[in-house]
Amino acid sequence: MNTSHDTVNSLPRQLVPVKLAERSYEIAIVNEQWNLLPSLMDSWLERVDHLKSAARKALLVTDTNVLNLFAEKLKQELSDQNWTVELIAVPAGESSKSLAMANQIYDQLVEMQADRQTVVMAVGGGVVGDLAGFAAATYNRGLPFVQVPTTLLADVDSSVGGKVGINHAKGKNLIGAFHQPLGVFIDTSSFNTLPDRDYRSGLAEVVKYGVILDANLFETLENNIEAINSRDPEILIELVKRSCQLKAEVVEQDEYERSGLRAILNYGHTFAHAYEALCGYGELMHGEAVSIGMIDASRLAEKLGMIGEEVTTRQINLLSKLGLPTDLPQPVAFTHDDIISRMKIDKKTVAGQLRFVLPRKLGQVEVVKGIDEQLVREVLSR
Ligand SMILES: NC(=O)c1ccc[n+]([C@@H]2O[C@H](COP(=O)([O-])OP(=O)(O)OC[C@H]3O[C@@H](n4cnc5c(N)ncnc54)[C@H](O)[C@@H]3O)[C@@H](O)[C@H]2O)c1
Ligand SMILES: O=C(O)C(=O)C[C@@H](O)[C@H](O)[C@H](O)COP(=O)(O)O
Ligand SMILES: [Zn+2]
Repeated sequence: MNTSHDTVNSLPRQLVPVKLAERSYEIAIVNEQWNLLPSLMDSWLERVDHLKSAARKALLVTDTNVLNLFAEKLKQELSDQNWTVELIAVPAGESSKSLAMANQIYDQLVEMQADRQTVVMAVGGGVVGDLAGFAAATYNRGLPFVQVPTTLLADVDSSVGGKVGINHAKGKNLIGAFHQPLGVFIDTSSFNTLPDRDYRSGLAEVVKYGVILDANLFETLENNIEAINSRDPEILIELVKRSCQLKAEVVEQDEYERSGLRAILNYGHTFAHAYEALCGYGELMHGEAVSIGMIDASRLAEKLGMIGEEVTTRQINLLSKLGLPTDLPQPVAFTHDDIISRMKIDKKTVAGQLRFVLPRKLGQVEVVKGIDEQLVREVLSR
C-alpha cells in the first residue's frame, strides 16, 4: 500500500521527542501501521543535511525469529517506495551480541558497497538493536541508524537513548558506543506475537522506571496487574509512551552518562549484568536479571538505612505478580566472589570502587559508592 506523505501526516500516531544537543529525533508509536515507516524514514533523512539527497539505500538487520514476522514485510514496504534494501538475519538470542555477528554485518555492508548515506535499520529486540547499532556506529566511523523495536523491552528501553554494543565474555555491553538513531518506529502490534517470557522481561524495565523516577507509574502498574498480564492494548500503549518519555528526559540531560543522572537507568543492573554473564548469556533474560538485581539493590539500600522494608516488599510483590523472578534460580554454579569480581568490571565502577543505584524512596534513587563489600555479601547471602 503506497502512502503519500500528506496521508501519513493525517494518520493518528503518538510522537515522543528526544531533544539532544547534536540532533533531536522522535519515537513514533503506532498500531498496525507498518506502512508508515517509509515516509517517516524519508522525513527523518530530510532533517539531516548530509542525508537530504540520500539514495534510499538500507541494510535491514533482524534475527531469525523476527525475519518472517516483520522484517521481510518491512523490506517489501520500503522496496515499494523505491528503497534498495539488503537484509541480514542473525541467530535470535543474546549470544548474537558478539564481535563475530558484528563482523557478519560489516561483511554485508562491504558486499553492498555501503557508503555514509546507507541506513542501518534494526528490526527486532534489544539484541538486534544493540548489535546493529554497534555496527552502524563503527562501520565507516558511523552510518545513519534507525531503530524498529519489536519487543516490549526494546520499545521501552533499548531503542531509545543511543547505547549500542556487544558483550564480552567477562561482561555485558563492555564493547560499545553511543550512537543515536535518526528515529524510532514502534508498532505495538508486535506485542501480538511476543512470547510470554520475553514480554515479561520488558515489564521489568517498566517497573524500573517506576522505582527510579515515577511513583505514579509504579502505582499504575500495581493497580493494573490483570490488564498488563492480559496485554491490554490501551494500558500497554500508555506504559510504552510513559517509559519512552521518562527515558528521553534522562538522556536529554546526560546523553553520555557523565553527570551521574543517566546512571539511574542502571538500577538493578550492577547485580543483573554479573548474573547474566555468570549464568551464561541468554540463560537469564535481561529483564529477569534486572528484576532480581532490583531486589538486591533495594535490600542493600535497606541495610544502609536508606529505605524501610516496605519499599522492597512492594517491588517484590509487583514483580512477582508480573511473573518476574526476585531470586536467582538455584542452584547457581558461581560464588559470591565471582559475582563481586564481575561487578568490579561494571562500567559504573571507578578506581575499583563499586557503584550502586539505590532507592531513597519509590520514585527516587541515587548513585552510591564506597559501600562496605561485606554488606554486598550479606545481600548475596539473602
Ligand atoms: N541499549 C540499551 O539501552 C539497552 C536497554 C535495555 C536492554 N538492552 C539489551 O537488550 C537485550 C534484551 O533485549 P530483548 O529482551 O528485546 O531480547 P531479544 O532481542 O533477544 O528478543 C527476545 C526474543 O524475542 C524474539 N522476538 C523479538 N520480537 C518479537 C516479536 N514481536 N514476536 C515474536 N518474537 C519476537 C527474538 O527473536 C528473541 O528470541 C539485552 O542484550 C540487553 O542488554 C539494551
Ligand atoms: O540507557 C541506559 O543508560 C541504561 O542503563 C538502560 C539499561 O536498561 C540497559 O540495560 C543498558 O544497556 C545498560 O547500560 P550499560 O551501560 O550498563 O551497559
Ligand atoms: Zn536494562
